[in-house]
Amino acid sequence: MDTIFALATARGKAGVAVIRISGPQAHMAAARLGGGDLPARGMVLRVLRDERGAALDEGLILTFSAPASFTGEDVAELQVHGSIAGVAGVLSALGRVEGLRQAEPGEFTRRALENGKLDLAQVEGLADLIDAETEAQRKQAHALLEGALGRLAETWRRDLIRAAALIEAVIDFADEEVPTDVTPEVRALLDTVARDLEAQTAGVKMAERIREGFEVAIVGAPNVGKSTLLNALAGREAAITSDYAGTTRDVIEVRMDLAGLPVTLLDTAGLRDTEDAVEGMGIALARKRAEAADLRVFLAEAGEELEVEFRPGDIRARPKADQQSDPTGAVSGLTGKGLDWLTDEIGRILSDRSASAGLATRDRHRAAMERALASIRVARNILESGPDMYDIAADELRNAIRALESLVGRIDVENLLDEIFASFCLGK
Ligand SMILES: Nc1nc2c(c(=O)[nH]1)N(C=O)[C@@H](CNc1ccc(C(=O)N[C@@H](CCC(=O)O)C(=O)O)cc1)CN2
Ligand SMILES: Nc1nc2c(ncn2[C@@H]2O[C@H](COP(=O)(O)OP(=O)(O)OP(=O)(O)O)[C@@H](O)[C@H]2O)c(=O)[nH]1
Ligand SMILES: [Mg+2]
Repeated sequence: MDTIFALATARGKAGVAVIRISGPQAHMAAARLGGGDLPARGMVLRVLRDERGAALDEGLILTFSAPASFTGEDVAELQVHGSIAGVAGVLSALGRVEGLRQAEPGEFTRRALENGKLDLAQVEGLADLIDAETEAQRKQAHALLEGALGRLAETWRRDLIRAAALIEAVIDFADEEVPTDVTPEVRALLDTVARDLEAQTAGVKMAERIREGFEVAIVGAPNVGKSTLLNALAGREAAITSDYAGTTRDVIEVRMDLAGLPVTLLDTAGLRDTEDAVEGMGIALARKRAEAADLRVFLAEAGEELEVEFRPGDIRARPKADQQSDPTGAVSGLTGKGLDWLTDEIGRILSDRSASAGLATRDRHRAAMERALASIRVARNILESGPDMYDIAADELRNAIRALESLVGRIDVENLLDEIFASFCLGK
């Protein structure tokens, strides 16, 4: 097994930088730079030197011994000053130690997976945690990293193994008097697992929204103040505004943290009939993006009709609150009036919806759970038609068990790994 190393912290100037080394030669390499023996597990402060004895930096050396480390291998960490030249010097000295090579992106985590330190769902949770920008994303990623989905899959798997064993016992006793009727217990086991799987499958869509972000589109007639509102919510001049009706043509996207939820706010072209071909293209795009968004904010008067459908859960805010004789339900990007109400309202609606998010967060999870569910349903039907086809029911349950094993990466995932780890940072 190669010994790998990489900078684990972000590149560039920083207070401290962490260089991670993992593999059989990790302690030897760290001891080589750190000038002498290291504890099997612990931390020491050392001057780090290159092979000619020239000082590179002073740093802390952490050692972990296999299997009690993040990767499950021997690990050493060099915690050095976060200097661009200092880090480059240490990395190049490590590169000259025989048996060491630079790690590929995600390679430390891949080793943790291979050594059984993390299951595949936890690896996905770790990737999500590193990508998390908002509180909701952090919580969701943490639940996955902490192993919640794997534990759930394990309880389903145990129940299905028991159900399959009960059915197989009936098959084995086919010619004899069957001691007890197992169908009530099998039925109960399958129904419980199926119910859980249905709930988790239904929650994937919302969990995906949390992971990827919600789209909220601002729509309305030209000149009502959509772009001004977007800028006010974003806290910067993301879009051009002017008193010329038809200023915005492209869709302007601003990513923000709204009440802990990841939201991409879309500013769109004002909706009206127009002779102007370019404005018309902008309006067509506005309608398309608004229809596809998770939520629409109609900057429009009560009862005002627009060429985009107002759906249940959408928000209506009346424009230019400062110019309204009755400012009820009105907002103003110019004066800031009503902005707290609007952001609270968006946050409330999206939080309500995200409450249905489950532990499963990806299409891959949904596909595996749906495969398991389909097999369980077939087995469940066979159960009602008598023992003649119990061997098929048992086969279906084994398929369901395999689908759950692929969920956590016990089987069938070799071809997925390259894709999953390609999105990892170097040093993770
Ligand atoms: N400096 C440093 N900080 C870090 C990490 C790291 O690798 N290095 N982590 C990396 O992502 C995270 C912490 N995750 C870790 C997970 C497991 C082990 C570990 O050594 N596990 C052993 C021993 C457990 C124990 O002593 O209780 C084990 O699981 O057997 C270390 C870090 C975040 N902070
Ligand atoms: N009094 C007042 N004027 C506003 C308010 N919001 C925007 N305006 C002004 O109204 C004009 C149009 O604002 P925009 O934000 O460009 O309007 P828009 O809805 O994006 O317009 P289009 O991009 O053309 O569809 C500008 O002159 C703004 O300064 C407001 O709340 N009160
Ligand atoms: Mg505009």
